[in-house]
Amino acid sequence: MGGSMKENLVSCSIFCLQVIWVGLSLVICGHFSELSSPVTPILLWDPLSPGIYKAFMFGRPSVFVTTPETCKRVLLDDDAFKPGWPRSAMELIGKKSFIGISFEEHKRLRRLTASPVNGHEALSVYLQYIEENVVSALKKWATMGQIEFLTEIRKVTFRIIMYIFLGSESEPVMEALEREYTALNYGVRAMAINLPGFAYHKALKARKNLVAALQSVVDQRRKQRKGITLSKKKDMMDALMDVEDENGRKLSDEEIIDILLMYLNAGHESSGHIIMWATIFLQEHPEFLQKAKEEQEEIIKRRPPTQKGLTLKEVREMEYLSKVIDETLRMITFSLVVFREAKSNVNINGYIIPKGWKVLVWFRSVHLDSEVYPKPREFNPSRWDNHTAKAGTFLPFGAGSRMCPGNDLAKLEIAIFLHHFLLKYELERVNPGCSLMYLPHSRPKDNCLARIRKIPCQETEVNE
Ligand code: HEM
Repeated sequence: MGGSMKENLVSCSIFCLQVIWVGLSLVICGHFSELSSPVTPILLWDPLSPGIYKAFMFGRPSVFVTTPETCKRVLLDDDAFKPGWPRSAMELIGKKSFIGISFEEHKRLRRLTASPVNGHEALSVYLQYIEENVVSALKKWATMGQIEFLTEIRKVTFRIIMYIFLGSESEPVMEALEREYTALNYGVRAMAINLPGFAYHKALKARKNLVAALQSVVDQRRKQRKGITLSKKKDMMDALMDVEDENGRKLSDEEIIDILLMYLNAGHESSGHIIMWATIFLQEHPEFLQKAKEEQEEIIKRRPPTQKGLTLKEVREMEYLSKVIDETLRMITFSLVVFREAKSNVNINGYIIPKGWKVLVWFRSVHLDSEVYPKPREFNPSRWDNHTAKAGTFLPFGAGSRMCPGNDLAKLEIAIFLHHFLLKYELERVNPGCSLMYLPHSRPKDNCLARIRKIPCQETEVNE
């Protein structure tokens, strides 16, 4: 009974999404990049076997997988599946980004680019920079009156990812670039209507501007490197310029730019949204906020008086905060779906997914499954007290060879922000009941218009 209700809910939400998508696709089929494929009968939705649904999307028959087992199966099987993003999204993210290159090329470039943002040593390098930026942003916001919290926090996460990948840029340049990314992201999940006024059209323009900006950074760096032996520490740009394949071929500007464009995007939107949601959830639940705050105060009390700022060890000791972060990641499921394509006919749960079909891995239904997470729509960090997530049931960062390489960095940024927020500040939303937007990502319509206030009379003084 519970199972069939759940199936109905999933079918229903897929159906609604499809009605919107298919309806619009038909109206603008000339502009929807993949509707040029042979006309296939449009099937609105069709449950095939538990957790597998068939639909017609992006001009192709598509399959949704919605259970931990089926999602895990698709994500872990690189022999059977490859990335399958709609062509319109690929135009925006980049044909030479990770979603457009060959399996081998992906493996090589992923190894090169993921190591600088993973592991103890790499994260220790960035901790201080992240903390300084968080502390100064909170101080500034507290003097600013009403702010769009999401817009502001995105600027901070963007500055951090720019620093990691490119060294720093001036504030106005960074703000301009971040605005272009906002437009780009609206387009990635919008209908591909390339007409003035439509999100996709604006996103194509934003991509052009971003490519031009990154091209000038590449040009400048190539000039700087000419004839100079680098004594300064190599950043990601240097690493991408130096890397060679087994035949000694270096990356072209186009390849470097698409990889940077993808990383700078993936590396700030997501953490910005999750920081906003974790702050909102805590502020809405005083009991959880109090518990999280006490843990942070304990950390400060234990700290030697000479120590300034957080250490990685302290961040790793934030047990309760880590549950708050996991619960936010679960509730929000920032990447609600990722796209794959069947490389050959694949049998899943007795159903054959034919070669060439799109497969949509629907994380959201996994995270809101009441059999795995009782009362799934309630924010409750304590649910993680005795819960060990079984394989496939917790996928905020995906799984397999394409699992998010920035997961540790993202969690570090979120923890550092919440640490300083909890110790000294509070959030007062202007429209607490504001309705939500779901595309491109879940957020309050007003971008969380709020005041950040400094709490008076703090017992615990933090050395900054
Ligand atoms: C809360 C924050 C984040 C969330 C929820 C998140 C989520 C995800 C998910 C679900 C994927 C898997 C996509 C797939 O399977 O096709 C992914 C991939 C990726 N993420 Fe993140 N991410 C976050 C933060 C970051 C950060 C900080 C970075 C930058 C360092 C980053 C860079 C990437 C890249 C480059 C990929 C593509 C990986 C590949 O195809 O091999 N992400 N992310």
